[in-house]
Amino acid sequence: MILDQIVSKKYEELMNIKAPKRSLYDALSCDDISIIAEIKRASPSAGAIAEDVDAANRARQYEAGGARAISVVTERHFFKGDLKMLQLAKESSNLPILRKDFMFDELQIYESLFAGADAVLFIVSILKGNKLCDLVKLAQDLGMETLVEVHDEDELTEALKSDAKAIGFNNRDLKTMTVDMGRCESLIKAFHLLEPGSERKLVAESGVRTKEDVKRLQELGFDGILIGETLMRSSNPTSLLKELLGDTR
Ligand SMILES: O=P(O)(O)OC[C@@H](O)[C@@H](O)c1c[nH]c2ccccc12
Repeated sequence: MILDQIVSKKYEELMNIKAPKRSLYDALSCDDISIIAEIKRASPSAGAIAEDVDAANRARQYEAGGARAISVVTERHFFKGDLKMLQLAKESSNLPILRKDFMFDELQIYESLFAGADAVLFIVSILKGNKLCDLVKLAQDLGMETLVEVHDEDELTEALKSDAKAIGFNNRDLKTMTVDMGRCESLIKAFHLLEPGSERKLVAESGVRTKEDVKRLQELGFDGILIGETLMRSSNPTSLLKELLGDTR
């Protein structure tokens, strides 16, 4: 498609001017566990969390605390987010930026690229059939990386049909909104059976509160952990991140 060619050319131009590519995959390839720190104003499960958050400052605080990537929830309706937050986080930090939204259309991928996203999230439960594979491919052709989120083994099987370099296991049940850390445990076992010796990186998502949680997920073999609410409720996320990472480095 000609539009893809124009946009990826534009991307190359942009990348030549800007600093080297920020890679989520590299951020997840360290020897110890990496935290992807999330900026979000609100959520369906918690309601308002920090509606007046200064995304630029948060991004700097997360980087200072040792986060290796930043996730920005840009979804408007349930999470009160916008793309401006993503742009601010990108400008004020050196970390790779993951865009989190309900992504189901090609246009959203182009929009993410132009807003400065280094990676985009896809949620298997809202993407039917070949759509997931097509969107993952488009994002990767345009130079972005992808994280594909699953909640159960059926969704995991779907995710593995795509070329995504990272898979996220969400501990939150989207119907009841409750969090069960046991989900990550059983899904990581299933993953190793389905794809032994895989090169993909694995991320545990949602409900992480304590350094014991971090340690446990590291022991289970996760490359990264995505932490939102716990960090957003803190007035000093830099020291909280250092504390959460304390026993792992
Ligand atoms: O705030 P928590 O419990 O740390 O969770 C973070 C993250 O996993 C969660 O925000 C999330 C997971 N998948 C999503 C998809 C869209 C928006 C948000 C999300």
